[in-house]
Amino acid sequence: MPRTALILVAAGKGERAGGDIPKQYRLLSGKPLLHHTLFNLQKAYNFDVFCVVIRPDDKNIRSVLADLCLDAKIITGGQTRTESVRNGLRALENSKVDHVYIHDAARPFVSRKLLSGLAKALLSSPAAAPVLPISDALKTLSGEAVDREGLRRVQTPQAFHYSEILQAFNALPTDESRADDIAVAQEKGLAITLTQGDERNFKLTYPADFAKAEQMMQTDSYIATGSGFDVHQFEEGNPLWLCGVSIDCGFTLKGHSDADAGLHALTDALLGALAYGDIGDHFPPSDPKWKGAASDKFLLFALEKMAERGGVLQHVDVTLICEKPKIKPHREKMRERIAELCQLPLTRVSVKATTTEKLGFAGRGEGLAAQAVATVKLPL
Ligand SMILES: Nc1ccn([C@@H]2O[C@H](COP(=O)(O)OP(=O)(O)OP(=O)(O)O)[C@@H](O)[C@H]2O)c(=O)n1
Ligand SMILES: C[C@](O)(CO)[C@H](O)COP(=O)(O)O
Repeated sequence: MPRTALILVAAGKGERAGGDIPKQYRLLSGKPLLHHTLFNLQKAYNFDVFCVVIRPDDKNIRSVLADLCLDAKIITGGQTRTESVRNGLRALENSKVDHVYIHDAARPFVSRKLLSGLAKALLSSPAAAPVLPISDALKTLSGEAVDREGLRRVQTPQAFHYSEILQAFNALPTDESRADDIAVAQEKGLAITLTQGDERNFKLTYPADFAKAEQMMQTDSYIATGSGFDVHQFEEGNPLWLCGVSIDCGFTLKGHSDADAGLHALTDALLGALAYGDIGDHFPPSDPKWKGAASDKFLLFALEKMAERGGVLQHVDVTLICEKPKIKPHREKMRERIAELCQLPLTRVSVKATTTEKLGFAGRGEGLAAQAVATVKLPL
């Protein structure tokens, strides 16, 4: 198997797209455009090395990579796309790479099919690029008809045998740029294989492209609602942990971990939305490893699984059912802690409390119950 690298160029200004920030960081479906592109690339192909080429003032790349649990080389780009690609290619010189795929951060809808077409082409060709036919009539600005039969629109990723494309970029005068990477390859005499492009793999260039991409993401995703429920008995001790907050009330909750019923219910709600079992499957009470464990670990595990599936948490709602302790004095702190753990704005985190009118185990003050609902947007 050839050792394969991906260079993602994300060092542009995004001027044609408008807005206050470079387009690669504009939010689509709650995540930066760059996140979606990297997520889809990870899903579509098993690259050995990732290299992301960024602007010198980029402060956000590390959090995007952390969110995706992706280890990538981070390289600074140049004034033109060509210069950015060259910097990426040179950064791979010691990575023992056979093949390299060069992709625009601005094309989030890259697919497995498109990438496997390129991989197949590289078996017999040093360079390959996906193309599409033109369906509109073509005219020059003076109105003369242009024959569209021999013309194609070229997309990225464009894929190459690494040493050959590196030589081609090294041979190009440093102050010159080209529209794409196959143009550089052609100048060096490399044969190009054209593969099947994909209409969905369009480049977000103008403001209206963001509305179109948002709509495509809506139809490519579904909303999952998960619910969770947990009960713990009171016992002697102090403090009591609830929704990630320590309450100094002179009694505590009995359990194998810290017995935080609020976070347990929330963890189960998230796992429910992912249809990924329950907290007991992943953290069995029989395992001494979890004795006294802080329950934020369990919640962070479920959040990580959600991120791996490309999920985006929309909202959580926790209800605590107890006569004691009084929840109201701690409620805002609980919301803040959950918001922090889930990286949600406070307006998307609800914590409520109720009694059971002295009925049942909660009414008798023997313990408390918690239930939670989590709403998650997931790719189809
Ligand atoms: N100096 C540059 C210019 C562009 N790009 C990247 O090349 C891709 C395709 O370029 P384009 O759509 O033209 O992006 P921008 O240059 O950012 O857009 P604009 O020309 O509107 O400013 C983008 O992912 C962009 O970030 C880059 O890495 N370095
Ligand atoms: C590389 C490219 O996406 C291939 O279609 C395109 O040439 C980039 O052009 P831009 O003017 O930098 O957007």
